[in-house]
Amino acid sequence: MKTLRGLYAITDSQLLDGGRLLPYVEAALRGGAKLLQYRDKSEDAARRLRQAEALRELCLRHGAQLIINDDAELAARLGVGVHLGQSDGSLAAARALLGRHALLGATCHAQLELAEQARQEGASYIAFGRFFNSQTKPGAPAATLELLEQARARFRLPIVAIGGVTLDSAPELVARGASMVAVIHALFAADSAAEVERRARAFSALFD
Ligand SMILES: Cc1ncc(COP(=O)(O)OP(=O)(O)O)c(N)n1
Ligand SMILES: Cc1nc(C(=O)O)sc1CCOP(=O)(O)O
Ligand SMILES: [Mg+2]
Repeated sequence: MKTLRGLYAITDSQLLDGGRLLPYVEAALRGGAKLLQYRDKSEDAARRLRQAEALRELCLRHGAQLIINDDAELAARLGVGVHLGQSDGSLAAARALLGRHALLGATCHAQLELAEQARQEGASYIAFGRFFNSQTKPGAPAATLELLEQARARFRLPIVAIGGVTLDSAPELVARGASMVAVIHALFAADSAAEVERRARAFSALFD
């Protein structure tokens, strides 16, 4: 299995509308993103399947891994990973459905106990956040840099830091133990694919 370390890009259906999804994601992958999460809260199952298939192809071409947000069944259908939050269903059931090699991510907010439970249920990585003000998800519970250090000391699993991460704030997260930074706005709220690629390269360089 590939090491989980580096930039974790997450899509957003509002930021990436109007035909920008594929070119912007490809730019992030060219810039070195290692994981890509397809996060689309719409009920349009046909569109979700079509877009996720296209993203799987892009990830394959660029040596990245695709994760589906919330939907273990879609992940199983595509043979990719899944990220589950606290109200998105059982991690253990997703592990049973997807098999032992699939990537399985878990939202742990700011609670080490949730991370311990996720570890026991077979998570591949544990995600903490939000660390900073997030334009994408302003209401998410807040996590601290101290919590990140405690998690690093306690768990051997890769740790993902999420929530308002920018090129300015990411170095501190990496210094305190984040294996990956998960980013939406500071990566994809850009005027061009070239700018997304530049930002992705800068995030990726933090892990060299
Ligand atoms: C890497 C990563 N970490 C946390 C989340 C948040 O998941 P969740 O709490 O289920 O919230 P939604 O993303 O579903 O709104 C995530 N998606 N990815
Ligand atoms: C999807 C999500 N989950 C979070 C959590 O804290 O669990 S914060 C968040 C949004 C991340 O987007 P941005 O990089 O634009 O802040
Ligand atoms: Mg969720």
